[in-house]
Amino acid sequence: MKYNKKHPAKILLQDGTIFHGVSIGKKGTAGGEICFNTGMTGYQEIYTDPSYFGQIIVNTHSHIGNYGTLKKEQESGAPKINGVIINSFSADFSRKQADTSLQQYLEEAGIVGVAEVDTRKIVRHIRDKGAMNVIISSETEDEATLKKELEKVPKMEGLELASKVSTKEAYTVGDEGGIKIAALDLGIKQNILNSLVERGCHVKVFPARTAVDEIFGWGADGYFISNGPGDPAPLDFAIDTVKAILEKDKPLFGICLGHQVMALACGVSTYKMHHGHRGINHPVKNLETGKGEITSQNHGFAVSEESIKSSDKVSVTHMNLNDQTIEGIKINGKKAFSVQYHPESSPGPHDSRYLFDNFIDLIKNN
Ligand SMILES: NC(=O)CC[C@H](N)C(=O)O
Repeated sequence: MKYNKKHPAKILLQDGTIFHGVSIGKKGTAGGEICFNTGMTGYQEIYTDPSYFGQIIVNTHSHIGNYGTLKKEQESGAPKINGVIINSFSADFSRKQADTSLQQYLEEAGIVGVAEVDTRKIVRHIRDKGAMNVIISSETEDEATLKKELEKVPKMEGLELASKVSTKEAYTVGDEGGIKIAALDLGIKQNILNSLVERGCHVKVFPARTAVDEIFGWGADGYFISNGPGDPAPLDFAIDTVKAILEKDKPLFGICLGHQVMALACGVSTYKMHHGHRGINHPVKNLETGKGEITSQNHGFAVSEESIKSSDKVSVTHMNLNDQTIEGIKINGKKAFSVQYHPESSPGPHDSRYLFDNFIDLIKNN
């Protein structure tokens, strides 16, 4: 279980660039789309967010692991990432409440990692060249072998991953008698459920491919479409569910992947971003109130500005102040709205939690 600083590890990017580091977590080989998160805290929440399924995370904060891990800070049952790249890794932790070290946690979860990497250089590289696949290994340094493994990693564009992380069986949270929310699980984060339950909701979480009639059969007061991994475009089953909910004109709220699916259901397209938004300090403007929010974000796809301009079904409600991309929409004439960012945060600031209150108000006024 001891952290062996001496064991070398290698990183091979799709464009042939190589970085060297040392092995952390499990010894092995792992591939996925490389992406970076700029949050200074919240590594455990990031690793367990199902939206990162199939990706290799670079934590840009230089020091990771120093506060260990704590079971109750999981956003799902276990880490969902394929691997991790870190600068200065701490196998020791100083938080009294922590259950275990990050080294033990990653090892037990079977997550391969590389530390002592110049993460600033990697981030600049991705920022210049854009999102790409990567293979990381503490098993072999042989380039031909790594290249072969890298070729097996699927391209993120067009990839349907939501059904892979969705619950197999429907389940409920919150007290019976509360506001009934039917949530379509495309990779839902625990703090979304907590945010609804804290507001008096009784939530039934449905597997991604549940037939819409079965969902309607539960008789919910409001509907929710969750965050999740992969490309939203191939999610026909979820797009059809949203269309049916909109037809019945029920209160509907979507977050991140759910937001993208809602846009697609209204005929607005999505696209793969250059390298995405992942961090906990992204500024967003609420165009209806004029107020700014500092938000938690994790997405590599976005709703197309061009496509929305020619739509009479959808209006933009929130805009990113860094790059003017679309951060929130409402469906014209319906009780439906969604945001690209994460109002439940975890990790991140609480500026956007009002959106859960807005959803509850929408249901109460219905
Ligand atoms: N957090 C999410 O729901 C991410 C949505 C989608 N997988 C994206 O990368 O854009």
